[in-house]
Amino acid sequence: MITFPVSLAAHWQPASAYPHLTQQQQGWLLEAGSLTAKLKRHCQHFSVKVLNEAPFDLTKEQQALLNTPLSQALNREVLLLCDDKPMVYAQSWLPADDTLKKQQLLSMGTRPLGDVIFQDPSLSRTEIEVAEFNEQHTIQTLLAVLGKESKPLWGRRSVFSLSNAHFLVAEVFLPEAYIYL
Ligand SMILES: C=C(O[C@@H]1C=C(C(=O)O)C=C[C@H]1O)C(=O)O
Repeated sequence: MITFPVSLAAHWQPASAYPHLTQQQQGWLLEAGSLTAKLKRHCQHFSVKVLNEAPFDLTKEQQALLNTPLSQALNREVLLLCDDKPMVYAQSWLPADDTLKKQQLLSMGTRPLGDVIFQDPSLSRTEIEVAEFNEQHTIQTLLAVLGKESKPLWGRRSVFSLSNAHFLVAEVFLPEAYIYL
């Protein structure tokens, strides 16, 4: 049984807090470009499965994290699949901002956010934060739904900015992801 949105509450830290990351882990966790594009380079067929998309009210903490006065946002949860294998669970908080509406980011469906936002030269992102999700974390309920054994998972998040619109993207690497190879 899974409840959306899946909580990604974790001890998010800069990657410098993990001095022993392998090259492979750094390569995926700290990819500054589009994760979509990186995954596409590793597989024949890339796809997005939308798990849940729902409006929600941002808490004061979430507004501060997003550096936005807006209170309404869309919570978008997807799986990114390579050759039909789930590689990444992604959760994005998209405030109901005109810039994001104009960029169609609030109605992407199965188009990956990365295919749109990285086309915009004004795009910037905050320093990527990293977290570990142990076998007791709520995210493991997603593994059960996917028929996967629980295992410790790596995640990353950052806040993107397009002009003056800010949105958070968090990604958790699922057991078959290349980061664990
Ligand atoms: C931000 C990107 O977009 C990807 C696609 C997402 C989506 O469609 O919801 C969410 C997270 C990302 O992994 C990216 O490609 O880096």
